[in-house]
Amino acid sequence: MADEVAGKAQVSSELQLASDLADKALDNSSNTKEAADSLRNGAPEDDEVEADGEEEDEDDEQAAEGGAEVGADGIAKPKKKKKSKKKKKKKAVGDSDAKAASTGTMQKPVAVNDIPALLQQLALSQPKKEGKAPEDYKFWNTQPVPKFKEPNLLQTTNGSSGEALPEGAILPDEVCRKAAKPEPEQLLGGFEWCLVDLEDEAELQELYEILYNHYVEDTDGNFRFDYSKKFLAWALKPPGWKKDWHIGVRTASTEDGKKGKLVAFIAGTPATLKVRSNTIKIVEINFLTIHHKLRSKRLAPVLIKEVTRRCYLNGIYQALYTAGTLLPTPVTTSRYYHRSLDWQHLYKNGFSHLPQGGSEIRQKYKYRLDSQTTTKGLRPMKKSDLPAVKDLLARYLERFSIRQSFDEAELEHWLCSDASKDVVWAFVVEQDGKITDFMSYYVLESTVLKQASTIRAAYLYYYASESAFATPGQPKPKAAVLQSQLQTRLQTLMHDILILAKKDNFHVFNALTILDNPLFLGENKFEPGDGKLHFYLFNWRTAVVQGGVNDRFVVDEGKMGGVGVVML
Ligand SMILES: CCCCCCCCCCCCCC(=O)SCCNC(=O)CCNC(=O)[C@H](O)C(C)(C)COP(=O)(O)OP(=O)(O)OC[C@H]1O[C@@H](n2cnc3c(N)ncnc32)[C@H](O)[C@@H]1OP(=O)(O)O
Repeated sequence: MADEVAGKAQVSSELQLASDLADKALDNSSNTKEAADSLRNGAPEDDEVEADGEEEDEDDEQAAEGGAEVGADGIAKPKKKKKSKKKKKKKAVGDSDAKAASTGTMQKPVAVNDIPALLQQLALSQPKKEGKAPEDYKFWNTQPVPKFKEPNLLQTTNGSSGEALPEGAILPDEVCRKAAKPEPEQLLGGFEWCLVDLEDEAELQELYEILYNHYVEDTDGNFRFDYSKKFLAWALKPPGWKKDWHIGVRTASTEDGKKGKLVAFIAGTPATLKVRSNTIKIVEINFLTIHHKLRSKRLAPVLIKEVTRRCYLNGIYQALYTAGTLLPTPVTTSRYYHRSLDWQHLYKNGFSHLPQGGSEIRQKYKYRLDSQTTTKGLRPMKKSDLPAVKDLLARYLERFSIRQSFDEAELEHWLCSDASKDVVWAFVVEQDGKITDFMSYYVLESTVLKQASTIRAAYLYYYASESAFATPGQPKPKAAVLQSQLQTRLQTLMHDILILAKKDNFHVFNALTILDNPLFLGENKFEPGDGKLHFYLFNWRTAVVQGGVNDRFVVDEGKMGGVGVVML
């Protein structure tokens, strides 16, 4: 099938090159002090900035005097001569930094008899160049991440290469420790660092608002993630969480001591990651966001360096993060698939399309679901299931090259705590007193930007099944037999989870091509979406892993076994 995104990525990468040139000029003319003043004074359009960023221009055009500027590495440098304002307009295009565009639409379907459209999609399905030229990653080229096309990255898990760089840390711990300065990164004039106190309702609300107004959008600017306050408190406060890693940037406080406006954010949460045979204490980085008016001013590198500094100071030298944007260098890439639960709602809101020659009735019929689940022993998970679920999940995830390791307290937090209530739905299958299967999903709404509407999406979270394993005491079946047994089981379980989500008024059920998802996506009528998700490791080199898709970016059962970690 075609990959619409690949085509768009190509266009935006060309525009990106043009806008990068404009950026260079802009960097010289940015008046951050005025931007800060404008933001602090609550410019009226502040929370109504259009997805295309157009409203940024007027404000930015007023930029004139003073303020520092930052280089590609985010280091503040003395201000240079200002340049023409006109160039700025170019940047808004192709600025979409969508994490995964999982907020995005389903790929437009094409009728079989529509030959030109089919040919067009076929052309789009050929891999296209994404991102920009390697040398243009001015910041990332200074960071301890693998370069594009390093010998080790060309290997598959089974591949061998005499030149392969060794698996492991890129920078030794000692080097990181010494690199961590005691004082924070230098910020642009008119702004200051803050910690966002998620225990404080007002600050949680501020975080909610900046994300609601400025976080990830799909490539067309039609949808934006709407992470609820409850979700944020859950996602950002797992056991061992650190306030020190909830980093914000505010406009400078006023003379009367009033707090400035929150204009940027980045968060880290602690986790234990297993990469092949290594177990690493890491930080998961998420929720990087910058107010639309402060985009393209090299603030992201400053935020990233600041969170890195704070992690190094805490003895954490590796990180895991995901993004829709291509950076050096993904350890894998996966794709979003969507299963309509309320097709009519998705269609009305521009998320789903009517296939050529199709009818609304036929579409609704296609996605109808039974009202009752069929799996015997399926019930909501209870706290008392935790030891069994922990054991099952740990064995299940061991089958993947990159997987998260949970202790019981972490699993309780993520699956059945006060924090997870109304955010996560977790179920088990109990047969003869034994937990044989477990599955879960979380809620994440998206704002429909042009229609004042919302899409209530369920995202597949962790799951596990005894069907992946041989029956104890019996001869071990061949791998293909085990996979087929697992496939049958997962198809039924996922059919049931769709029924449960539908009953809970979700409009769509989303899943990536990670875990064992390729085994059931097609059978359960998931359709490919526009969004892709790149997985990255910071300061850790390992050979690329499978992302569940083939060279044409289509879900593929032969490409599983790579990713066993779900990022929020
Ligand atoms: C050991 C501890 C380590 C901890 C750190 C681990 C690393 C964590 C890394 C962060 C993981 C975050 C995970 C998530 O949360 S992914 C979600 C990202 N957020 C959004 O998409 C929300 C909407 N977009 C925005 O708010 C802005 O566009 C962002 C903030 C994304 C960029 O702001 P802006 O558009 O104003 O750009 P700039 O002028 O300041 O800076 C330009 C530089 O930034 C590089 N860039 C662009 N997008 C991303 C991105 N998503 N990850 C990493 N880098 C990114 C870009 O290639 C360029 O560098 P280079 O090309 O010149 O080299």
